[in-house]
Amino acid sequence: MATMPSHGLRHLSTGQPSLRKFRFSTTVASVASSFTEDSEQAQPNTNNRADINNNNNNKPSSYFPKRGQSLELVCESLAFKGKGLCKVADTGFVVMCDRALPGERFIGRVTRKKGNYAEVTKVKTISPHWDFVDAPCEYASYCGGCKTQNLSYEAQLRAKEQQVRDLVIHVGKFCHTDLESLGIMKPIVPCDIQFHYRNKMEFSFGSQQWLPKELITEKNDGNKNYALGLHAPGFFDKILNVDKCLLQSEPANTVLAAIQDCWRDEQLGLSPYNARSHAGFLKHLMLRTGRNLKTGLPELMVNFVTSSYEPELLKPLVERIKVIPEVVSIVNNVNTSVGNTSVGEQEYTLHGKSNIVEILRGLTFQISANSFFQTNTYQAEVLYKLIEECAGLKGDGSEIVLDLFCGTGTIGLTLARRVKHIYGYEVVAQAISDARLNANLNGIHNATFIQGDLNKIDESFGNNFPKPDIVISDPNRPGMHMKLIKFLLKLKPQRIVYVSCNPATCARDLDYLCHGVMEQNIKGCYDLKSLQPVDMFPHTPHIECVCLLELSDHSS
Ligand SMILES: C[S@@+](CC[C@H](N)C(=O)[O-])C[C@H]1O[C@@H](n2cnc3c(N)ncnc32)[C@H](O)[C@@H]1O
Repeated sequence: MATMPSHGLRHLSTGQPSLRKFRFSTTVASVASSFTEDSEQAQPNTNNRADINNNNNNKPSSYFPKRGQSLELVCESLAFKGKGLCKVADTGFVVMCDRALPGERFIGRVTRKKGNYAEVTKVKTISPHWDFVDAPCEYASYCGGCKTQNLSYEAQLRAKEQQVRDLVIHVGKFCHTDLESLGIMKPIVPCDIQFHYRNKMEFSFGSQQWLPKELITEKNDGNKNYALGLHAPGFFDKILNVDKCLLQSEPANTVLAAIQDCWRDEQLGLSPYNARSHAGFLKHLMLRTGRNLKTGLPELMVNFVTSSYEPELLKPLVERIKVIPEVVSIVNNVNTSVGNTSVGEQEYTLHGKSNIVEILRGLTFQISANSFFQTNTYQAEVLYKLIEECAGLKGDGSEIVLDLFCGTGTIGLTLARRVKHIYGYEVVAQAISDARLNANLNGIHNATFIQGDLNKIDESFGNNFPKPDIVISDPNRPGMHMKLIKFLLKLKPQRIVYVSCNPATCARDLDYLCHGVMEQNIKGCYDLKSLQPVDMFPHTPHIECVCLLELSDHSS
């Protein structure tokens, strides 16, 4: 499976309150609203003013470019998934282009029509973007992971902050003046470490190597049926072969290079898994970096995901990498399904330990091959500190905290020593076991972790825990289900700390909690006190936000 988490509004799934369709005044908002509609819109217009081949006049309101049409465009800003947002000259019509960066003038070809905007691919740059820097990674211009490596880091931060601001104004319906004058909107927190920050990378083995057209003759090493690397953007079966990734730790790159150096040797009889025919042995290589508790130095877990259990076949690879000093754990997840997931039905330890550990906010967390852990440990410290500040705990051990979407319990556990009790809810059973294990590991006895689907809560939800003083909610990309929004509006905890990895669904949920849900005659009862974007993943489009909501004075 591809390694980089892909964020975006595409993940607004059914059952979630969808982004409502407003007539937004800005382009960001108009595109945000249309991510819920996948239908193609309006008949393509053949007479397009911006068409570089056909410059006839056209009414802006009925304008829609044709598929295959070429347009001369200037990228205005970065929007969802780091796509460049452009407007077609004279019409205001919005097009989105992957890898177009602010200020760049280019020729784009229309590939897809989506709702009220179109997607284009870049054919040729006419003049480059502002804030250009050389990308240190050789794959940066075509790997799906780092899309903005050649935009200066300051410009990346500006673009992310602006995206959050636009969404909270146009989707969340908060007033721009209030956000600024009341100091609600905080400047984005940069990540001090901009490379080698990921503690987990998942590479895929594949039988089809992918290269961008322009590099096929230059780079092809004749081994195009054997690839180990990242999924080519948009392909489930084609792999961009990579020898190193600048987002993972140095020892992880040493392991990747050692495996790349030997796994193709025909004598070893190793075959990459073919995602189409479902034949082949090696599926994924997952590298996780933790820490040695005594020395503080990095320790590595190497996880081979294979389609069957054949330890003899893996032995030469194990022998090769177990001598790398940082490698303390080599495991094999056996996944016999035709799907592309890396979680095995069976896990075997081939060398050393079956897990590694990491320290976060002074606590020790045990990480196994498939357990969830924040992927940027350094910035998770920063994020969790902000969460703790927002929670505003009295520290006298009197408060109850409800930790929704708790994963392996990390947020709740880092707060546990200052509160009366933590109640954590999470859908993944394994994560709940890990959370309980982590509580024991750290001698924490005032935390209860419960497995449950927060999209399926009923009237009885809330009977199993006392009324919380503070709720932490850290949902995944689709945000909170309407059932959970209604529950919180009825429960009325004094304070909600909303942690989000998708600013669009975050803006929507803030709107519901603060302004209510008009269509359902539900009143909001919270004030947004602060909205803090945090950059957890430099060079990628992902944005984290920590929001503080307090019960309004007029809420009763
Ligand atoms: C962004 S992660 C947050 C994890 C944790 N708070 C942390 O900081 O490590 C979101 C978590 O929500 C869980 N989740 C997703 N959908 C859920 C649902 N419907 N009900 C309960 N938990 C869910 C995921 O399994 C994941 O662990």
